[in-house]
Amino acid sequence: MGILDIVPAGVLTGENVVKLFNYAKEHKFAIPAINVTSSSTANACLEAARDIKSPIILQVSQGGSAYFSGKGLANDKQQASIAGAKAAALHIRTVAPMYGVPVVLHSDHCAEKLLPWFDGMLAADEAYYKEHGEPLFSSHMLDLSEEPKEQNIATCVKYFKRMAPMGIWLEMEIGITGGEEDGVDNTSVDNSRLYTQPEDIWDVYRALSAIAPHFSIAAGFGNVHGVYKPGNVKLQPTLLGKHQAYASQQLGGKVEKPLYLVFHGGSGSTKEEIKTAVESGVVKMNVDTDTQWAYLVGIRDFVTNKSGYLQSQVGNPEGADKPNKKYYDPRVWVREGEKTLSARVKEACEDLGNVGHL
Ligand SMILES: O=C(CO)COP(=O)(O)O
Ligand SMILES: O=C[C@H](O)COP(=O)(O)O
Ligand SMILES: [Zn+2]
Ligand SMILES: [Zn+2]
Repeated sequence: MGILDIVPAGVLTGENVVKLFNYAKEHKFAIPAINVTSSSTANACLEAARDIKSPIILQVSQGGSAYFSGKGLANDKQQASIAGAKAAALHIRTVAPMYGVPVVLHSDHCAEKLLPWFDGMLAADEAYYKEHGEPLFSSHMLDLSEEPKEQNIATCVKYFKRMAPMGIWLEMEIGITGGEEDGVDNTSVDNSRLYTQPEDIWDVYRALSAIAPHFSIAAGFGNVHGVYKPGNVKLQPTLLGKHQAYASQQLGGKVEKPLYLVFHGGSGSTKEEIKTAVESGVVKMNVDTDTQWAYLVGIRDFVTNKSGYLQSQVGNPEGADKPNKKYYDPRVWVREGEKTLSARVKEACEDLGNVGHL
């Protein structure tokens, strides 16, 4: 039985998201979540997923959402980020069914100071729910990991109570992802805070499972946003297995891996680290930096290789009167970035065992 036997193609919500993640858990694979910033990057990810018959997660960060609506817009009240998140969602909802793959539509990290962005997206979910009987987004992430644990959990509980009736999945973070996110610089954070303790995970599980079962936890296991010199990042994905074992034991041992775990900072990880994380019950791995790089590479190579055709509108190595329109049309050079991005998304799917499951 393939995934399309249990959920439809297009954006999934409610029980269908649960079914997808349960399928991934059962079949021991994880789904990459790629940060998208435009229709071009979103389409390239959908194309990759279609080509290798895989479900995919597309996510927008607060900054990515603002970019989606346009960097020229004011964003002092998160208005551009709210509008951009809606625009991304509506674009993806419109085209995803045509690619024939199930899609989880997600919003990435939201720190305390960005809650007005979250509120705006939730209002959009509620409006969409009224009209269509399902929320606009499949899931949202809250990231109060900078705050004291009690405040982190209490804020998640408050929002999850509002999300649960619409069947919206919640991803929360406990323990810190190093590096940088949403303009928050965690590069010099104390190392111990990068490794979440099983007891903390259990506190989250207890509080959220009392509301609904559809939530996931981004736990710190040394993971870091961005790509750095080899050796700088010490990932310990086996810690994730310990979290599963601890939660399982607390629940009386009936379920082997009760947690849905999320791997942030997927870029720059080794194939082995990714494999261990998946074996430990990770169902989602975020990739941004490596796909940003991949998008550039295709464009960079095109501009380098076709340099002689890109110096003026008319005139190239084939003749002084030859027009260059077919080289500088953005559909030509941006497309080259889409191809290399798409290839990197396929690689992430392969690393996670997410190939041919439809
Ligand atoms: O975790 C991420 C987005 O939330 C992505 O991290 P990387 O940029 O390190 O892949
Ligand atoms: O959190 C990390 C993601 O890579 C999003 O990054 P961003 O805030 O630069 O869009
Ligand atoms: Zn964080
Ligand atoms: Zn992240």
